[in-house]
Amino acid sequence: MLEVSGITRIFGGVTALDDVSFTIGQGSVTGVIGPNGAGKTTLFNIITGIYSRTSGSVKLGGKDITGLPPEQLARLGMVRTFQNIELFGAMTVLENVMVGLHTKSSSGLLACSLMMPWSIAEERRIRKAAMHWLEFTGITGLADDTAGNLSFGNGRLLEIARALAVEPRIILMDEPAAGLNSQETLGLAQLIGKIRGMGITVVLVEHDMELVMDVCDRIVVLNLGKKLAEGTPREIQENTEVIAAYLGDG
Ligand SMILES: Nc1ncnc2c1ncn2[C@@H]1O[C@H](COP(=O)(O)OP(=O)(O)OP(=O)(O)O)[C@@H](O)[C@H]1O
Repeated sequence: MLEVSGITRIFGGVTALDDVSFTIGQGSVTGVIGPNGAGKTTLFNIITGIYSRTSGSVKLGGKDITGLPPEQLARLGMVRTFQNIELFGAMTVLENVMVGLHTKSSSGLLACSLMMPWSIAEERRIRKAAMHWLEFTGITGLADDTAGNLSFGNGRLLEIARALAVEPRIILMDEPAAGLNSQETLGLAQLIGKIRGMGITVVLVEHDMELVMDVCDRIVVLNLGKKLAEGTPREIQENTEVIAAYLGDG
């Protein structure tokens, strides 16, 4: 469902990505791993329309999406989360999810905030949908808390809830376990399983190898901007080149 073909990105004199190609199957969980500076975040930024590529293409469900901006990608069913959590800190947890839903609603944010009669039912529907995603990610009890006061782990869950509210076909997560304690990481693994259970394709850049090996069906390994290997967790763990370049470090 996601086809990355020959992606190259040169920043000044630095080749961050060099002819990287792989395909991701519908409903699968894929990990993108590799040492610092391998090009993982650059790859995510190109797929999700934040950076342009020097050459190559990206297709989603057979449609060429190369270079489309994030809002358009969200409408096509692709969302992402960031390494540094990006939330509306002054809003409540519930409002953070509702904002994402308002962008899809027919009434729009202005009509809803003015409490126009036709928008009241819509507002109720959006509130209910947002509560569903808080429940799905296990943070219903925090609905009325200010997002800026959340712990790092709960902030991450909120970011995932907000992305899921768009009802994506594919979600890309950039280092979702970074900054989480081991209990929170276990919870994240379960949540990724639940997301996959809904038929949503998951792609994650991640350094936590236990999590990657646990949740991924397939792994793509990048090193110095090139694809070094691709395969099942077991194949990757046994690949001598991968061990030498990355896994061997500890
Ligand atoms: N905006 C930029 N301008 C110039 N060089 C960049 C830019 N973004 C990334 N690079 C370079 O591209 C290479 C790949 O970086 P990237 O952040 O994609 O690696 P990464 O695999 O995500 O690393 P990490 O695991 O540390 O997050 C690095 O050499 C980096 O310095």
